[in-house]
Amino acid sequence: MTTTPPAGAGRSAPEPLGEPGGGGVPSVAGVGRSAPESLGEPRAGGGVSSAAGDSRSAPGRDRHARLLPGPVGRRRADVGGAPPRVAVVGGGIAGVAAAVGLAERGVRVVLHEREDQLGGRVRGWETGTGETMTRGFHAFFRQYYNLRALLRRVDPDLALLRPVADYPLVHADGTRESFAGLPLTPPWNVAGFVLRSDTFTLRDLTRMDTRAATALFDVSLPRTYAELDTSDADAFLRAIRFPDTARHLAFEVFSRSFFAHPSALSAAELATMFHIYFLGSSEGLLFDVPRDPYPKTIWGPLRRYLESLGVEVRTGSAVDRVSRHDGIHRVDGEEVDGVVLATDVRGLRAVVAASPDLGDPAWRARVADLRTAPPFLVSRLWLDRPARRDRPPFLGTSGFGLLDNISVLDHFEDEARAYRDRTGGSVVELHAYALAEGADRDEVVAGLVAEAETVYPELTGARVLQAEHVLSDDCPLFAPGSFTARPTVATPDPALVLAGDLTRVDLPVALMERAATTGFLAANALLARWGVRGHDLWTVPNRGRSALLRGAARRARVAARV
Ligand SMILES: Cc1cc2nc3c(=O)[nH]c(=O)nc-3n(C[C@H](O)[C@H](O)[C@H](O)COP(=O)(O)OP(=O)(O)OC[C@H]3O[C@@H](n4cnc5c(N)ncnc54)[C@H](O)[C@@H]3O)c2cc1C
Repeated sequence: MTTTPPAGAGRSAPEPLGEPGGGGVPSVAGVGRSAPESLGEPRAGGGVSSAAGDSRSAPGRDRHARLLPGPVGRRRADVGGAPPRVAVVGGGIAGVAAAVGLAERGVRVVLHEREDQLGGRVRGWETGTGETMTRGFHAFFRQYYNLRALLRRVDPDLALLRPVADYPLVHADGTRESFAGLPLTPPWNVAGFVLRSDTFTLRDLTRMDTRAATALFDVSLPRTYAELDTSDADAFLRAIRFPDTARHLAFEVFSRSFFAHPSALSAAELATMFHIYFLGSSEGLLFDVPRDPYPKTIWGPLRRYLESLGVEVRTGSAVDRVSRHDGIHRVDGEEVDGVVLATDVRGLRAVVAASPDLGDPAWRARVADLRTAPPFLVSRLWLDRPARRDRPPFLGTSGFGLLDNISVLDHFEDEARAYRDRTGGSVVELHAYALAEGADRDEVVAGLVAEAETVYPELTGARVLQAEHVLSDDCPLFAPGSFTARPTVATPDPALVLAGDLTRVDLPVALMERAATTGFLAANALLARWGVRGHDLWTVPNRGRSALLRGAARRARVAARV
């Protein structure tokens, strides 16, 4: 691929694109338990119950999905007196979920977002040529029950999402894996994978330390963190003699999706991820993607929804500090009854450091200790040449110096497809995670492009008509040993709650789903305080699915202690 000055690629009306061919209740501190009440949440097959809610049927295809009832209380906060006022700081998934959860119960909310757009790490913006740049490809898994419930507020049938037909992984040495066509339900999905896999054979299985490996089949939070958090993902996989080829392919792809090398990632986080996406859920490993850029499909509609609920959405509004005197909180000089801090790691550390009246010393130290993962680069390239039509929407890569994945946007996004139809080109996005501190952007881009050309040779020599890059380091690091100290939704101050994917929550949720779940949990915590009913949530089961394997894991734990 060769770069030429940006071309003004005007936008034409998008045409519809066919589906691509190609255990017990958790201890979530500060969150009240309750009797049943249901919100208009997700249901299998695109159904949705009313916002008032009369159904608690499973949110997806997994009958074992776990309901977490919201706190009980009166229906709304704004009957019989002035409603409480809440400042939500941060307008990513977590902050928007919190604002929605509060405003739907009549709370008066001001949502402060530092950037000009909502969405945080899933936001996007117009580039000046008619094309949209976003923070990068995101996979919307079917077990993201609470995120999907948020999206259903503006799109009850989730028509904004389209399924990807496959999600292949390829290693630089040529080995490949694919997740298409596997049974959906554990353990058959694992059996199907092993029987078909080139990188994980039945012989490999017999060589593994199956006793230690049973930990993967009996994930339950927070116990799994207590057992595995001190180990790193790489060491854990070596200890259980996980086959090298599979470790280098599948696990490296997954752990780098947390923006860290496996040696810098907690083994507990890896085991939890394995549970959420594979062993603990029967929603399958395939995912959906938005049909059009995030501002159009997600953030525009959600902003309008928030405003229809009376939320004051202030974008371009960074909050520097939160003051607290005589029990009264002020944000931006305005008195509020509750505060949700739903920022990223740096935002939270900065706000707390500048707000000496918040929390207590131990909590402030836990916030100060939060770390970000190494930098990553997202490069989106508008090319003058198409990618082969059989290229998957998303390909995970491993064993390359830089390249972690390639997506071909015109194979799933309407806006990119319109670009392709207009120009005969393609829109390709390359990601590189866990970069060295201070990595030079242009050097990384050049390296990424060269690697991408070896994977998709038809792009060699293509001219880059427009390029947009995001080099950032705003993802939380889930380092070994960091779980216990991670701040929770509840804080020492009952009027102050946290949300976001940086937050400790003793539930099997990760990344975007952790953001959405903690956002609703933060709203629930404040609603419970005011005696107002909260929102039901769902997660994948918080235990291994097979009684046999759970028993084996328990015996292995006992033996390890002896
Ligand atoms: C390249 C990339 C790919 C990813 N792919 C996936 C994927 O495939 N699947 C998946 O599940 N997850 C994925 N993720 C992770 C996902 O994006 C995050 O888990 C999720 O978006 C976090 O949401 P959040 O609301 O917790 O935080 P954020 O999105 O970071 O939102 C925090 C917001 O707070 C704002 N803020 C900070 N400080 C202040 C302040 N002082 N005042 C006001 N506002 C402030 C920020 O501007 C930001 O908008 C990916 C992330 C990246 C970067």
